[in-house]
Amino acid sequence: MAEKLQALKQQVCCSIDEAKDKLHGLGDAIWHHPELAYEERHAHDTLVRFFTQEKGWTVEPHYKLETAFRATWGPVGGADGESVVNVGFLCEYDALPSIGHACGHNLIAECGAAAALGLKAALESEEAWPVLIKVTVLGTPAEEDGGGKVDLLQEGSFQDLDVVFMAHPTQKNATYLPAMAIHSVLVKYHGRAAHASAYPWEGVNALDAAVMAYSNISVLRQQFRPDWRIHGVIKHGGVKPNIIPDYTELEYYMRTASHRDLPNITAKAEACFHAAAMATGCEVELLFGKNDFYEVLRNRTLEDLYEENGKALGMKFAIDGFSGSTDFGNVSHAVPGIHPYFYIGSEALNHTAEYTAASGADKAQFYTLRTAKALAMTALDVIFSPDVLDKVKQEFREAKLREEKP
Ligand SMILES: NCCCC[C@H](NC(=O)CCCN)C(=O)O
Repeated sequence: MAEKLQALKQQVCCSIDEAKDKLHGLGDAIWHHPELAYEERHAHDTLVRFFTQEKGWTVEPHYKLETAFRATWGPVGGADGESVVNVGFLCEYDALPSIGHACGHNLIAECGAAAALGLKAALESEEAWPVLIKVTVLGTPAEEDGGGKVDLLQEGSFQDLDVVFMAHPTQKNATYLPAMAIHSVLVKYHGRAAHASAYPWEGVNALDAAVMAYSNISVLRQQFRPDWRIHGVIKHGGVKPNIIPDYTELEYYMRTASHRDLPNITAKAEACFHAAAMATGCEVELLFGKNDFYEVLRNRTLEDLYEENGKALGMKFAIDGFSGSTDFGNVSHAVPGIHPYFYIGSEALNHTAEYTAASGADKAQFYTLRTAKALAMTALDVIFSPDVLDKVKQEFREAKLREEKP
């Protein structure tokens, strides 16, 4: 049995290596055409074309969202009437404003597609499987803003998946990094314009409100728990020194280790925004982000299998580190899954121009496809032995129960 599984894993690796040029082409096409959240039309079309040209996939463009897609293969193996084991791989492909693919989501898309292709090839190489198997690729837009996965969860798109995989580029390989829960808010101050020299007393200064809000939050931060974060930018601060700004806009992200603390941090931040409005006489409007993201619910069974597979491919794993947030967090509360991180051959930091260059560099290819191999090999572990899937599901149920306790 063990030898057979090993041979299948070998097949995963060979198939991904054989497809490496077209996979590189896929990631490259997305990198060269960075698009913002919910606007990833080129990336969507590129991925839809890719899976349409591959044999055997049923492709649904614009799946529930304009720039989402679903590609499915199977079910194969097993006997009719048996329940299906549906393995999901996720592709992200949105970029950041001004700096392009500075978070390497082009590589996430490539990695998800490569893992799906590798797994399918291994499954095709074998006729008899103990269960019916299906492979699903979901193209999930808008991770950097909005949360396409949360939209798709609400649409029921994850309901039939048994296990779900994706991987995110960063400075090291890690089976897990503590992604934080996040809530975002757009703060708008409305004041009154006036000539800043001739009759400033007629004005109500919306920039003063923005600056006070920024300072209030900075003072508040000192009292935060070590695992809370709050950070913001002034997106609109006025237009000319001699016009008292009648409108300003800030955007803030509030993060906590658990989504249960988001209302707490939010209430404190809101008090800061309202205080600035009261002090300056401005009106304040608070517009909350479309979806809160949850922290990632771990599945150590899957993490351990992934690490074992990664090590067999030569990966070295870090055991700690930091991360931002991800809408995969919400997915992990609905379906067992993993969201490991991978090194791409560069020490550059995410969300910088240097990282954009690193995620488009040829050097990133080896690491991206190695990660895809490890994901597909882990999927094989789950498919190959019903006991493993039972263990994954049992751990998920227990984690949910612990998490739901008051
Ligand atoms: N609504 C804001 C979402 C921000 C998400 C963003 N994600 C990343 O940087 C990807 C890192 C993966 N953990 C963030 O700022 O955390």
